[in-house]
Amino acid sequence: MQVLKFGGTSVASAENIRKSIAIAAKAAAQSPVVMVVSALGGTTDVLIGAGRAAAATDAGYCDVLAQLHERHRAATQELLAGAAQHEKLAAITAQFGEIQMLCDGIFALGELSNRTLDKLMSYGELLSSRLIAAAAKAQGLPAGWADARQLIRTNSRFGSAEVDMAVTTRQVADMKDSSPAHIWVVPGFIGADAHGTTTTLGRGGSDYTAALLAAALDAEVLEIWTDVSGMMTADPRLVRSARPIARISYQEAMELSHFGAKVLYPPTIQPVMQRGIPLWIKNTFAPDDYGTLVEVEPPRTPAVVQGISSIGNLTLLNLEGSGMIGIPGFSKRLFEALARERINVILITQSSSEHSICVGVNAQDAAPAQVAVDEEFATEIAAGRIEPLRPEKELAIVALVGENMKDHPGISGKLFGALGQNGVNIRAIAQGASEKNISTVIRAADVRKAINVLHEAFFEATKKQVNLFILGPGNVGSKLLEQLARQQSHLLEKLGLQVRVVAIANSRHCLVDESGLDLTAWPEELAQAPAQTLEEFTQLIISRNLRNSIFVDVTANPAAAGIYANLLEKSVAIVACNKVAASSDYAHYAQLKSLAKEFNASYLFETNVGAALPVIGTLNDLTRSGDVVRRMEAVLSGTLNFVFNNYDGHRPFAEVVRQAQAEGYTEPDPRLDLNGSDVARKILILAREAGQVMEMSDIEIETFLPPACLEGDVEAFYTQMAAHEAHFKALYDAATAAGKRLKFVARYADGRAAVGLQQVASGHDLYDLRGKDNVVLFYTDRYVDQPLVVKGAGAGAEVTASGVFADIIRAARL
Ligand SMILES: NC(=O)C1=CN([C@@H]2O[C@H](COP(=O)(O)OP(=O)(O)OC[C@H]3O[C@@H](n4cnc5c(N)ncnc54)[C@H](O)[C@@H]3O)[C@@H](O)[C@H]2O)C=CC1
Ligand SMILES: N[C@@H](CC=O)C(=O)O
Repeated sequence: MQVLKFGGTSVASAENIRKSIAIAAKAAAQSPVVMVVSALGGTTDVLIGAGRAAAATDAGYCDVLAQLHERHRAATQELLAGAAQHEKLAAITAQFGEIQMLCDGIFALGELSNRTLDKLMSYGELLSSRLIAAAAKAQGLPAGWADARQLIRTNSRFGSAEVDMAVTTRQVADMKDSSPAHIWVVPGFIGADAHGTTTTLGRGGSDYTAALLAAALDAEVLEIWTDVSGMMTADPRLVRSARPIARISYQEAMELSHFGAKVLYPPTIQPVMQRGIPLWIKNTFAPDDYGTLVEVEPPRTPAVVQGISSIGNLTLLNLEGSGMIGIPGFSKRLFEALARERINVILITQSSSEHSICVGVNAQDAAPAQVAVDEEFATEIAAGRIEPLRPEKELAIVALVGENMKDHPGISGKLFGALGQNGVNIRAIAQGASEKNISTVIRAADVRKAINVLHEAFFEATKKQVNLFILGPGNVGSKLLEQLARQQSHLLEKLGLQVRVVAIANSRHCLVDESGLDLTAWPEELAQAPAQTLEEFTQLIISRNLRNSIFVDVTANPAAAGIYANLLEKSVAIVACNKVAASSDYAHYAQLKSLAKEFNASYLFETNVGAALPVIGTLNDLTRSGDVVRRMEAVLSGTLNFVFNNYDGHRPFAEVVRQAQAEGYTEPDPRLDLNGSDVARKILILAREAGQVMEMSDIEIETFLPPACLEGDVEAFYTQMAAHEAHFKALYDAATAAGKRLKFVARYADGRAAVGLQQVASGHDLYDLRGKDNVVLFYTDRYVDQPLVVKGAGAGAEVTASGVFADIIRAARL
């Protein structure tokens, strides 16, 4: 004997019903089949809606019922022909007549009791099961219909009746003996009490009906046919990469279904588990898929965690007070008070200090729970020994489930680490001693992110999704986007990183696509995209709340640097080639560093000094390993090095500067390069990274520009440089006459730093520096006579973009 249950989607239309019958017929070739069916998908909700409308004296229920009638007629006309069709249509019309009368009664009374609602809802399964039995017979199958109300005996708790298993088993045995059918079609969800009054088993109860019948018949197998290919590692609506679990134990299936894996109604497992009947979850629309086999002892696999589930709509109730410590009976009174109100406790935690007990309940139970508990402890509250109950709302449980978690260290560590790195705050934790389930209570708004992060951590060791928000696709930014587009498959294959650019914004427009922007079409799309302020962009990043989010600042904008703190506090990593933040006042720089630590988010700005050269990384390696930087000598301006390497007194100085700008070496405002302030902020950043508390005002800047060049705008700057050509020629000639080269040098020693133009003699480390190169000489306790040297291209959009790219990868792999 086999029991096959077909859910609402599996019988939602004539076509689906045919598929379900075909599956049952195939099974029946092996042994007799009990086919438990739900109502045609959506029918129960329609019936409830009609009943509630009638109770609210809204006559709209008549139209709703007429539409439902029509749906059943249409399915009948497709499934049956000739006399069978006429007979069934007449029967359906008669049943809709009964439903109409019932609703008219509800309308007249203006009241809908649970008992009447059960009666009303039962029509859904009665209609579908009779139709399916008739359709199976019409196909020549040896099918018969059996009334679940004569099989499933319950008490009279309408709405979620409890089953009398002994009577049910007897009734099922009688029916089995008396029925000649090889395929019985039975309505799910419904039963009857001792007076024969119709009851229901709770939403999802058709699964339960099937499990009860399987247990009563001691069936070989219970198959739950649904619209997904088994129980998944996570809710596929939340996690795209969720996959079916092939084999799982009853305990694990129970935990997962209890915690939200809606593919199985939780009470279903108990009856079959008691008899060791295998339970198979299969997909009606992909019957060849393996599905999930729930059994006593599935084969052991290396998977420690089998699935991740969640339940939302949770409120935590915290009972707290010094009066609880060491006094027995508080928990008992708390749970009794909740039980009196029939409030189901979903999760319990108690601190070992016994100072507080925390329970999780359904949000709708929170208000009555609060009243009940505050009443129970009224005396202690009045005496100040206990605080009034404190509800915390808008929470959810996310749970890891797996029998192998037992005795397997490191699972909780990995769970907390993964959530912590993504700024998901854990409000409470519960883990039973059985270690089959580790439950965390988090903000409901974090559920999607948390489940995805955990799915990646436990099921996708080979893939991590990273979400980028890029501000300022100018010279550097657009090169970065090109590089990202080119390297996407490399990142996935070699580093297991699925890098998605979720948003690109400039000062005018913002382009967003949570599933990842097309990195070839973005320039045209951005031009058409809506406007957005920086504040809105910040809110976008925060509100999307995506896992592994990185804000990439490729602007030179001070306001952009102003949003880092806000983002770090939400565990969004920052990668910046914008130097404003790291060279702003020390307090701000230090705050960002400490926020990054506190919220486990990277704040990376390697390109702030020497573009993609490993300058800050090298310095960090030196200091982290205990070395002390005593002195630094450096050429840190690609622009100035290029200018002094290319200026020879023949081509005007201003023209060479224009070329540096055209080649993408200068700042968006080239005056910052020429007046020395870009170099000053770089040496400031290096001094800070070396451990020095310094401000910009501590750096001596010796400018070589005539003051007139710094008055007015950028065009005036170029005009003035042209007008002062003789000044630049004189600088050049003096150096050449001395057999030296001009270098704009940054020096740091003993907590003091200065930048300025120098004539550098041949043989000096800074002398032979080509093109737009930078060089940094580190003199430390370990590098005393000969410095540690970092040298190479120090400006240019392509190399800078590659440095930003490298920082993105560092942040992603944290
Ligand atoms: N060019 C180079 O060699 C290097 C550049 N950098 C840094 O890279 C950054 C970018 O430089 P470039 O790409 O050359 O500049 P750019 O001027 O070409 O690009 C900057 C982009 O930022 C956008 N932007 C400005 N303010 C904005 C705001 N408030 N909101 C949104 N977008 C805004 C602009 O629309 C533009 O698209 C600068 O901070 C520079 O210091 C760092 C190392 C080397
Ligand atoms: N404008 C800068 C670019 C890198 O920071 C330079 O010229 O070095």
